[in-house]
Amino acid sequence: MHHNPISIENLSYVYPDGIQALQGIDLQIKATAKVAIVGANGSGKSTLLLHLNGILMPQQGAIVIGEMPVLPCNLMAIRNFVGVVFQNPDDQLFMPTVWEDVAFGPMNQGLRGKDLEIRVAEALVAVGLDLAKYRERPSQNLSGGEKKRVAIAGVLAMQPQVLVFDEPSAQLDPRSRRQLIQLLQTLPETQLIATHDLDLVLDLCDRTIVLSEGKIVYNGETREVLSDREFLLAHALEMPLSLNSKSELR
Ligand SMILES: Nc1ncnc2c1ncn2[C@@H]1O[C@H](COP(=O)(O)OP(=O)(O)OP(=O)(O)O)[C@@H](O)[C@H]1O
Repeated sequence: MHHNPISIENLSYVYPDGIQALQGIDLQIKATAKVAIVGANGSGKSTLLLHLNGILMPQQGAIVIGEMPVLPCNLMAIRNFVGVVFQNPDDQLFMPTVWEDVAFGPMNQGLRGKDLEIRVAEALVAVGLDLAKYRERPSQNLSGGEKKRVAIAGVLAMQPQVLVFDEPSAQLDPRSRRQLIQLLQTLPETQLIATHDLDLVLDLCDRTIVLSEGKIVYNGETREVLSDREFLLAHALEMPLSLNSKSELR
């Protein structure tokens, strides 16, 4: 039987202070899909992402990653399967050099020597960073866009099947943002992208999930939902600029 890389059934989550952050989430993500998760502040995007590699455990409902239920006994395997790129690269980069930052994950997987060298080199190539130029540089001194690339390389180096991004374009200047979109377009892995950048969604994701007050209120074609001004407004979202200007030109 074929398994979707991510399968969520009737997931609900209440924070200890009583806030219901997710309610009755049903979601299937197909292999190689690039799927956006959008929604206003507080709609539950981060809470959903935190469930995908077991930082939060399902209180109610079930999540299956690959063929593995999200349970404490599967956490190691699940974290090798789903790589999360956090919003702030400084949360992810903490080694003295770029090379060591990218090597950290695969070393934890047990890789050493030539295999490790190759893995790190391939990951840096995949994100468009020159190995010789960057390997000895301290990650802390890089630009925001470069840091983001190194953080993505560190995740790619673990060869996950699924990449999860929390606000990938936040804090990037327009050029770095454009380069990031091009980079994500070239990466073949299944991608789940939580973002407020609806123009990025339009450029990158065929499918969009809209969260509102912890529930999925839309799960379908990106273009369809992002051109529905009324629906977006009803869920505290705004039409992406590129669609907006086109509709006004008409
Ligand atoms: N650690 C926490 N403890 C208690 N409540 C929380 C916690 N984290 C989030 N919440 C609440 O859960 C709800 C969902 O928050 P979440 O961070 O998942 O939303 P989000 O869609 O990621 O928002 P944003 O776009 O602002 O990042 C909100 O009402 C939020 O206040």
